[in-house]
Amino acid sequence: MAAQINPSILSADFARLADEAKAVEGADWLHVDVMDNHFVPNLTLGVPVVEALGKATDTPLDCHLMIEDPDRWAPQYVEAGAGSVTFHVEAAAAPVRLAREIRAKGARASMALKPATPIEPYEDLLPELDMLLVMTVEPGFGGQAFLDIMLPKIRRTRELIAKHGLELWLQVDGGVSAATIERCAEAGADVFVAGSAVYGAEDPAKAVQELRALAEKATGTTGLCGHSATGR
Ligand SMILES: O=C(CO)[C@@H](O)[C@H](O)COP(=O)(O)O
Ligand SMILES: [Fe+2]
Repeated sequence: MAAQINPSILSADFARLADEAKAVEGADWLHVDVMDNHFVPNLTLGVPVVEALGKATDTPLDCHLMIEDPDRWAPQYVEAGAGSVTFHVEAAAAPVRLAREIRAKGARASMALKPATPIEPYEDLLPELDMLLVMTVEPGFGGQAFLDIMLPKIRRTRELIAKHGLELWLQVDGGVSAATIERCAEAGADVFVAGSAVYGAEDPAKAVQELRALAEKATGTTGLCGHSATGR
């Protein structure tokens, strides 16, 4: 499928969120980092802001929950209008039940792995998911350096997705830029979160197009991974 670019609102001007969302309207999704100051040492925004953002843009919201107790809170982000909700497996008490609940409420269900969390123990969960997020920095802050030691995990995850014949999107998040996106795409990622590389650019919309072109060039063209861009 075509590479998807999801600008992270974390790197935007929080005093002008609606305008910042509109500034990237050619993007596939708007990535919204929810942090609770417990699961990660940073505090950002919650359900009311997600609800307001959803009204401010036509771009669907990709909510990345870096919070404790996602089993309790994630469904509220679906109700607030998120089209995709990602919970961290390290924080979830019952990931299968949670993924099913997110799907049942009408959003795409996604699970994230911190850099030290391997994919192998979760192979059997993959059919329950619409997207798997491999973090390429420690979660908590934008603007960190890309961890290229995560590339083998991206490759292994793509192999497992292919082994099970799944239509699962593979997202990377953290330090994704013009300097790193091609390596991620070659390793098998097809959804790319970019915060500072988009909002730090003079023209954020142009940065989205440039990142997408680089990712697609790296994989030759669209559809090489053998999966399609079917949404839910
Ligand atoms: O989830 C996170 C950080 O925890 C990310 O979504 C960052 O917001 C990405 O920012 P850049 O690394 O692209 O600047
Ligand atoms: Fe994120």
